[in-house]
Amino acid sequence: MRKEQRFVAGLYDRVDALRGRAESTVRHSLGDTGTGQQARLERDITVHEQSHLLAALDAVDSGLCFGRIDLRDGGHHHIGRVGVREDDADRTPILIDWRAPVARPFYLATGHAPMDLRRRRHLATSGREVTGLHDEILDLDDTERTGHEQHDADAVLLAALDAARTGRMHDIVQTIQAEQDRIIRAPHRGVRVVEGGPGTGKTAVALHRAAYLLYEYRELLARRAVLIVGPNPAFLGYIGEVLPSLGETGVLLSTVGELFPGVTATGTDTEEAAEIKGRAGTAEVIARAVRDRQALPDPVLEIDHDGDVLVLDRETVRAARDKARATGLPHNVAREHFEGHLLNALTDQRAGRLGADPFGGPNLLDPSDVSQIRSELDDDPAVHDAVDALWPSLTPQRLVAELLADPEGHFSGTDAHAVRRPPTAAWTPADVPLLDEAAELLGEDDRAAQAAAAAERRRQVAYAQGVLDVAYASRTYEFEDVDDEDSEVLGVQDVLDAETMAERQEEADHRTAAERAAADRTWAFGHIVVDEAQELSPMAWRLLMRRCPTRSLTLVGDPAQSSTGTRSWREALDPYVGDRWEHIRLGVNYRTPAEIMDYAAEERRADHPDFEPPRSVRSTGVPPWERTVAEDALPGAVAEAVAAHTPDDEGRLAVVAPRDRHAALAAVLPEATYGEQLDLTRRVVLLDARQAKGLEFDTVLVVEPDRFAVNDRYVALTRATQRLGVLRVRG
Ligand SMILES: Nc1ncnc2c1ncn2[C@@H]1O[C@H](COP(=O)(O)OP(=O)(O)OP(=O)(O)O)[C@@H](O)[C@H]1O
Repeated sequence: MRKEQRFVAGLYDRVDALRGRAESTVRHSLGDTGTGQQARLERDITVHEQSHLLAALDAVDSGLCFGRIDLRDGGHHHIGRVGVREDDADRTPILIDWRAPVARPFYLATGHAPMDLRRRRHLATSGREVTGLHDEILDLDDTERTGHEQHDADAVLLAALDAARTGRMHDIVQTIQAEQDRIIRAPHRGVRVVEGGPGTGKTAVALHRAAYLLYEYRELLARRAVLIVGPNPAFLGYIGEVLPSLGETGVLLSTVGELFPGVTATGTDTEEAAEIKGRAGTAEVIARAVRDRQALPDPVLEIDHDGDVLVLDRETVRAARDKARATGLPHNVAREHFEGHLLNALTDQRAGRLGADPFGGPNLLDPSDVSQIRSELDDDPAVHDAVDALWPSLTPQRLVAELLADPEGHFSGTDAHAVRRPPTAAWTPADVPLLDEAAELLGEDDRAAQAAAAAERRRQVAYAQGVLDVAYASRTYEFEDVDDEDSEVLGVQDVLDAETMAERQEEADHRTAAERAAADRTWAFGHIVVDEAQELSPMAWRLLMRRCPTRSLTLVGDPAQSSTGTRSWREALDPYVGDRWEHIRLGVNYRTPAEIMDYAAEERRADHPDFEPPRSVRSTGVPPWERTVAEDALPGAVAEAVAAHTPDDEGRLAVVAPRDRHAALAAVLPEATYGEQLDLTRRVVLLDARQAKGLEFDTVLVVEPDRFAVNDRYVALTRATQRLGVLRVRG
């Protein structure tokens, strides 16, 4: 133990030195008063990079080193959350990153397949102090003993599973199991579906896989970023600390409802409306709504132009519309073509009248007259009003808001009734895939944005030229005693021209790829991980697939926990990858003790007689309890049960109850958090079965489980790590 303590102390000394160096670089850079453009740029980049390094060092500080492997050849490696190297010429590794190939035997070696290991050691630490060692002998011929050998190989795992919950998910880097390791380290290309029952570590695997991919494909993924999609913001808060604790920040955590920049989905849909909006057929509804906006006059549209009345009839407009549609361009971009064809038609009409030969000969106007007529028409607001009426510029927000405010004719009768809502209603998460679909079909008429970008670039080049001029002037000043002409000292203007300098300024976007991705609807992610993937609607799949053109995806989920009716993976994925995806199953439940899992499985068998649950890795000897009370005694009974089990200092308790019970229960549970903004770090949480998805608590009290749909009930009954109580209402 003393030896390990010495090692760990030395390791933290090294990390402190790295931290000290980064801090002093930041301090030095911030104090740097250089005012040149280039100096400012370099200073910003340095501060940004070093601040990131400092944040990463702080985040991995706790439990930095957690393992060691001793090799048959006498060598050994310490394994940690990140890699740390000596400050020598060879940059000798002193701590091996858990993701490095060298660390892999730590997770995979067994007595049968020792992978050249003699021993595997787990280190328990508290802050910087080593508090325990746990050794496993892997080479049975090895007779050397350390005194820390333990017979129960799973002791470290079981201790982690038994620990009190905190309301925040922790990483599992010390105890990743072999079946999990294989998924975590699978190559990044392709689509992998990881399916497993409750508590089989799907979320844990998904997060560690993201960390692994960022390590293994650092260059690609630092540029393109990784997206992790979860079912709701509370869940994202629950998992949000795992990747930072592994030193990774290049990840965007988001719900589907947050993936349309500029739209905050604060509204809620009825279940029926959300289901209708999510159907694959809704994509066609949106496409038709766009086509409907490409109108024909009824029967004609008259335009007063310079004392003349020009007439657009249906045939003329139809011809312009057909040609614009034939470009295959999105609506707002094709509008320019439509406008061009209409202008041609109007020009022909006007030129025909102005240049008509009274004696029936050919038109008297020459090409320059015709072109003059065209440009006069182009300048006439009445012509533009006509184009607007027939082919309006549309934003996705306008199109979808108007569609939902007036859905008849787009959706069938009952569906239209279900989705109808006022045009000013708040956006809902189920609207976001519709907005995204609309944005794809409408495209952006980015001429204005491009003109603004060109103007900005001219401004930057002019500014950079100014900087160079100043630099040139100050050069003679700074190097006044040097013979200028023969000088070998290069000035900034010798190596940079204004154009290049402006470019560098443009590149000085200090946001991480994940931050830039969050602000860009069309961002193509390097990899997407979807948790609770069984919940995605066909429309949500369309949105996500657009964000991942390389189809590099890890999808984790459990159809038995789906709230939205079970569609098969095949059905969901077929439109995008056919059958080119890998299906991997996880079969061991690390969360729920056997007693609780048996109870939950039995409940489920009432609807699915052949149901087989995952195998629980531990049992507690504490069976679930049930109580049935009278309707008016329910709040009191819940309060009593909560009081009996509320943890004193550590651990969390959840009451999972139907929504319509929440107000009455919250009144008797003053310490509980409930509602849309759950604070999962509170000791008592009141929520419904859907909100509970993916979460876990030491004690769970399920109220009126029979009122939940079968899959939701299964979710509710499988959230506990220690104790489950069930309260029913008589009658
Ligand atoms: N190898 C492991 N070592 C330690 N803890 C583990 C390991 N694998 C899973 N766990 C723990 O088991 C619990 C359940 O894991 P997780 O939430 O990832 O399961 P899940 O399959 O996503 O469950 P659900 O489908 O119910 O959401 C978590 O507390 C997780 O940290």
